[in-house]
Amino acid sequence: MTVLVTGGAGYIGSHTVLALAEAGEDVVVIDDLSTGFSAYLPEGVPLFIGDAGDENLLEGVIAQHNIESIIHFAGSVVVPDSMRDPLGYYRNNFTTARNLLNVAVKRGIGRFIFSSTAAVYGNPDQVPVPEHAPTRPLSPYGSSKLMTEIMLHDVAAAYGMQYVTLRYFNVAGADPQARIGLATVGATHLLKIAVEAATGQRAKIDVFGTDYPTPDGSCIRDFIHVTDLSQAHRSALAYLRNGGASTTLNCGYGRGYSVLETIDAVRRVSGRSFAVQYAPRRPGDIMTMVADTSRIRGLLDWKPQYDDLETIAAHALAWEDKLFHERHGELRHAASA
Ligand SMILES: NC(=O)c1ccc[n+]([C@@H]2O[C@H](COP(=O)([O-])OP(=O)(O)OC[C@H]3O[C@@H](n4cnc5c(N)ncnc54)[C@H](O)[C@@H]3O)[C@@H](O)[C@H]2O)c1
Ligand SMILES: O=c1ccn([C@@H]2O[C@H](COP(=O)(O)OP(=O)(O)O[C@H]3O[C@H](CO)[C@@H](O)[C@H](O)[C@H]3O)[C@@H](O)[C@H]2O)c(=O)[nH]1
Repeated sequence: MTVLVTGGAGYIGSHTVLALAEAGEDVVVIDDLSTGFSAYLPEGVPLFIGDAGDENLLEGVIAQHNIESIIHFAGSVVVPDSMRDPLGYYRNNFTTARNLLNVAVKRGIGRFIFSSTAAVYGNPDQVPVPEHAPTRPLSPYGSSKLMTEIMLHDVAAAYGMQYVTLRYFNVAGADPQARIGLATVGATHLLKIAVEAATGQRAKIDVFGTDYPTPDGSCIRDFIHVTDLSQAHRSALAYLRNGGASTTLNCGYGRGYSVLETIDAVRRVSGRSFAVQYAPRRPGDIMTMVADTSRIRGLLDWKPQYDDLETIAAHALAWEDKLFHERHGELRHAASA
């Protein structure tokens, strides 16, 4: 009984693969390494380098391994990029999932966990936002995820598949032991940029929009620690194995912090100061996004351990320090070779 993880060499995927492997699960990964890193997979986890929408590759992997469930992380993830390249986002998020589901149905794989996003809601009428809120994505990224959610629902109804769609809110932090973390070069996530500033890799951080009708004028987000999120995937898998009905679940803590509060948390835990510059609003940004978490807490056996902004910031910082020294060392090494 093996779990196929697509995008398992990426940020959230690698933390989930680690959680699964530590729990004694058999895991295989398909990843094209477009933004992932093979070095972040635990020893002994087979990696097939290729496209998660390549049906021949999928057939080959399934023929070699006894796959019972699929966790589908592979995709393109940057909201502003999706505004510039919508067709690329519809291909890599929607078409890839369509091909993967096609093979899953043909091979009778009956359990599927899908990485969706709070971006499907757009600007919510109600905060915290429940799963039944209207879906009005503001970006092709959000639309491509919503289209995939709808397809998964239809496929499950037609072929008897069980699924859990997880709508992640803002994923942040790193493995508490700093074994893995977010390593994408040019990442756009707020906490990543703040810890890059705190480690001296950036001269400043821009705050995109300080004129929103929020208490301090900046946007508000619900940050979830990546290790807690990885455990939510294990819990979702257990739920499906126990015969749980297909469902869609918000993944957050249900508490919002403003962009300015988040930057302050990084300043506090790092004890380092860095320049903060007020900048215009970023197109496509949602103002306030906080999860109603009652459904996930009610349905899954999931107990978050790192529900604290300073802990998230501290883990992100410890990982960034390690990554910076590794990369810096590599550069020095290359220069002297
Ligand atoms: N990071 C967040 O805050 C966040 C929030 C909501 C949803 N998500 C979703 O979670 C999933 C994982 O995101 P992440 O933050 O870990 O990003 P990531 O870029 O680190 O991970 C994506 C992984 O998928 C791989 N990949 C991309 N396209 C592929 C393809 N066609 N075939 C095979 N591999 C492919 C990449 O190489 C990478 O390893 C994505 O589906 C993303 O949309 C992320
Ligand atoms: O240098 C920066 C970077 C970000 N922000 C702001 O910080 C907030 C959060 O931005 P970011 O970290 O880029 O995340 P989101 O745009 O909220 O999107 C994330 O969260 C979504 C779910 O809510 C996921 O779907 C996306 O993949 C993921 O990137 C927004 O108001 C940004 O304008 C800044 O002010 N300065």
